[in-house]
Amino acid sequence: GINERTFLAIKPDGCQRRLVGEIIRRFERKGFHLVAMKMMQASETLLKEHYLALRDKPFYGRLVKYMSSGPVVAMVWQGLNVVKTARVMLGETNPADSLPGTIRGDFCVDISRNVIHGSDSFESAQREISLWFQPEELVCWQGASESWIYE
Ligand SMILES: Nc1ncnc2c1ncn2[C@@H]1O[C@H](COP(=O)(O)OP(=O)(O)OP(=O)(O)O)[C@@H](O)[C@H]1O
Repeated sequence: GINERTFLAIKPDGCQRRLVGEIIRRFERKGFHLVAMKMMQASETLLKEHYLALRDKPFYGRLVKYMSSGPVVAMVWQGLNVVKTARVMLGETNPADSLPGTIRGDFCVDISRNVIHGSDSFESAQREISLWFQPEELVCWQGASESWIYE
């Protein structure tokens, strides 16, 4: 939709490698609106809930441990078709399948150190935003003045 929102999180490897500015820059230049952001140490409780759908995977325990091993930058971005477009900008889950020009295609090689998370559907985005943020942490971006993006 026109003003849909997605949840992105720069993972501990992305933060450690100083990729935060580069990643924000890509989404800003694309034309999306940053409506919430915080650097935080995510708890295992939060991460287990976040990755609930993967709880039967053999890498689940390692994934949760890794994601809680250092700070992450949690963000909400808003704009036209942002859920799908952000996934395209991220690349594939496995960096080896990610084209150059995507974040994972440009900045990583290892599936368990793939720099960034992005919601995979509108429903996941809504679930993840409410899991990671309080409603009052999101600013209200007024989509009515869409024209300034392209000036
Ligand atoms: N085979 C694997 N081995 C190790 N880690 C994996 C593997 N598959 C997935 N992961 C990790 O689990 C995360 C979530 O996996 P999922 O299948 O939901 O992929 P995704 O939706 O592309 O990733 P994300 O949710 O981080 O955007 C991946 O980003 C990756 O870090």
